[in-house]
Amino acid sequence: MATNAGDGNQLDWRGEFRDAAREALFRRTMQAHDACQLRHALVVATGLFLAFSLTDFSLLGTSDAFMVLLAMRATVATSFLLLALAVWRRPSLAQAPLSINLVCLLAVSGLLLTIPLRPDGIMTNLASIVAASMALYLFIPNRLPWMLASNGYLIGGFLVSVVVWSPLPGGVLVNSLLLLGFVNLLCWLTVSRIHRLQRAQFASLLEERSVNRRLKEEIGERNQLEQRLRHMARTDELTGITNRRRFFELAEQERRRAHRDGTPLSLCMVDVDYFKAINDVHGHAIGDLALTVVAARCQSVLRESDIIGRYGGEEFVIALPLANLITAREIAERLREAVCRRPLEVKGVALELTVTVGISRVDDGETSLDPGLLRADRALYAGKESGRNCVVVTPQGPELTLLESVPAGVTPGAVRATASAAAPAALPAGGRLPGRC
Ligand SMILES: Nc1nc2c(ncn2[C@@H]2O[C@H](COP(=O)(O)OP(=O)(O)OP(=O)(O)O)[C@@H](O)[C@H]2O)c(=O)[nH]1
Repeated sequence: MATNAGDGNQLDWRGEFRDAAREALFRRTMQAHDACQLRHALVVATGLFLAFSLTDFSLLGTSDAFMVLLAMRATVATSFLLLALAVWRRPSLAQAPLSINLVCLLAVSGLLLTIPLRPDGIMTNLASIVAASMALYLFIPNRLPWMLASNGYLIGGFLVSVVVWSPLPGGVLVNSLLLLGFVNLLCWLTVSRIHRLQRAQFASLLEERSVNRRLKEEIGERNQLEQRLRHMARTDELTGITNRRRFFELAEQERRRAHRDGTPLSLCMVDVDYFKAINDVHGHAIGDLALTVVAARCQSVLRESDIIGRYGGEEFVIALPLANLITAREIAERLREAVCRRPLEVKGVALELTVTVGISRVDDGETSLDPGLLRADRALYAGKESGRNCVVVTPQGPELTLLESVPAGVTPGAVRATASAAAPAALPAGGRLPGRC
């Protein structure tokens, strides 16, 4: 007879898992519980066994029979206590059939010994056998076949003792056997039911754990995916820097902060020079590599608080919080130099990389980045017009005078100041001064 106590958790006639590994896991899980139950049962049984020596004495006095029974009770009680102690030290003994069943055998034999030695009536004997039978089923954590064996020995021993030492009328004997049979059947069914319920509970616990584990894994995977998606939504796939959308989010925050605190915020538009030629001559893959290198070199000269993003194509945009035009121009010049300082060596070709940078400052009264970007873009255009590989500033307000007073020689030949953002054509008539690396 096999029953199913849940998904794939087949039980055998003993109420144990058919799957040996699962049964072993169940027993390991139950070990502490079984050890505790066995210790308590042994201590209670010790007390009871010893307490009955009082009735032995009242029935037998200090006769030889009393002494034999006293020795038997002392032996059984000692074996109980020794086993309880051993289980306390080593809980795994609570599931070792040998130690438990040896002690049960001793206790049952002791109990059977009372039948010939005490002049009890059949009812007293029967009551003690029934109580012992129930205890063997319900209080000793044992496996079902061992429970059946112990009880078989108990009933058989009772039958032999009664027949040999205190013959009973046939009806009473049959009645006693029927009662014992009924008690055994009832206890067997009860134990079987308990075993099945415990295992069904254990199976659902395992199921719950595995569902929880799967759920945790799924949550972990989803979190990773979410992080990846968030990263992808913010990052330019090719260069690894912030993409245009994220740049605008971050730069807009900086614009609001600058407006609130009355601090400067400058913008740079950076464009790779003659990039189409790189693509055309060396192919798109090398063009992509060149963009990645330019982005990395630009980033290498910026502070952590600066924001660089890919504006599109071969154009980058930078927001420089707390930088006025003079500082922005210095940073841009460092950036320009960092890009062109050494050629990009690829497939035996040395690729000269240069950028042109247009700079503007966000005005206090401006409520978006667009006007500033437009001015930076115009400055960039002016730089392209004047020969590329240079930094062009769109001076505004009080910095106009200051910038004009700083000679171009500060950053030799590379830095320009346009007279007006709206009129890049109005560059100083001196013409372009090529940037140097
Ligand atoms: N390899 C590569 N090329 C790109 C990418 N995005 C845009 N481009 C190319 O970049 C080139 C830009 O060319 P132009 O706008 O003419 O600019 P330029 O050649 O750099 O000339 P100037 O800016 O005037 O110096 C075009 O050929 C685009 O196809 C990209 O992600 N990878």
